[in-house]
Amino acid sequence: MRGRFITLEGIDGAGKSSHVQFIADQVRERGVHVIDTREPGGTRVGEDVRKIVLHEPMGVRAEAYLMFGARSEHVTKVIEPALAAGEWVICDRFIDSTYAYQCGGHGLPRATFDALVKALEPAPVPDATFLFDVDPALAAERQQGQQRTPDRFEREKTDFFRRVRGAYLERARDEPARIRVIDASGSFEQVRARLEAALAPVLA
Ligand SMILES: Nc1ncnc2c1ncn2[C@@H]1O[C@H](COP(=O)(O)OP(=O)(O)O)[C@@H](O)[C@H]1O
Ligand SMILES: Cc1cn([C@H]2C[C@H](O)[C@@H](COP(=O)(O)OP(=O)(O)O)O2)c(=O)[nH]c1=O
Repeated sequence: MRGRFITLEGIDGAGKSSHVQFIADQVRERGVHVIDTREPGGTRVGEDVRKIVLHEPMGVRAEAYLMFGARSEHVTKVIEPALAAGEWVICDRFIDSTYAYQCGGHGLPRATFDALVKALEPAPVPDATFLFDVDPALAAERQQGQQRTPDRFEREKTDFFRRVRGAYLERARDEPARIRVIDASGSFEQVRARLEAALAPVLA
């Protein structure tokens, strides 16, 4: 029986990474093997690409090609083999991030994005995507606490994240069966409770 593919999405600081392990544990509790991974990254090549694309200045096309290059390795070497073996995959960011950040944020033409998605085929489509939706100002506040130097994207201004958020919500309107919007404002506990409620039917 093929495994299920769950992705987490949202602007930087939405709080999504804080829930990856929780989701993986919920799946494990049902006796299912699960791996958690992330993009850009997930493989040696992907993690090397991550260092470049998060820190080197470049044009939006190069950004998009690098994200899809890393993704190609990730899908063929990690995600698809795990799903085929019946394991579930929890992935922190996937193709929706490219639409939101490169198209919504940096103006990549939609036709270029669609061509990259096509070139990646056959790629697994997530069975469920949890979009952690939050106001960019609140997300920026949450990032304040973080010690490490912000990457190229985290240094963007609020209007960039407004565009990214808008693109995510557009995706969610286009694919309501796949993308569950989680209101990520409020306390950690409140967000966790909303996630649990949205997760229940996916784990059933
Ligand atoms: N609901 C919340 N309220 C306040 N701070 C939060 C909340 N959720 C996460 N955080 C904190 O915000 C920061 C960003 O969280 P993280 O999960 O890394 O976000 P993302 O992966 O979406 O960028 C972390 O310091 C985390 O502890
Ligand atoms: C997967 C992906 C990520 N990104 C961006 C979103 C994030 O700002 C960054 C990945 O960082 P992120 O996943 O937020 O990791 P961390 O929480 O450790 O910073 O890359 C894209 O622009 N396009 C993509 O296709």
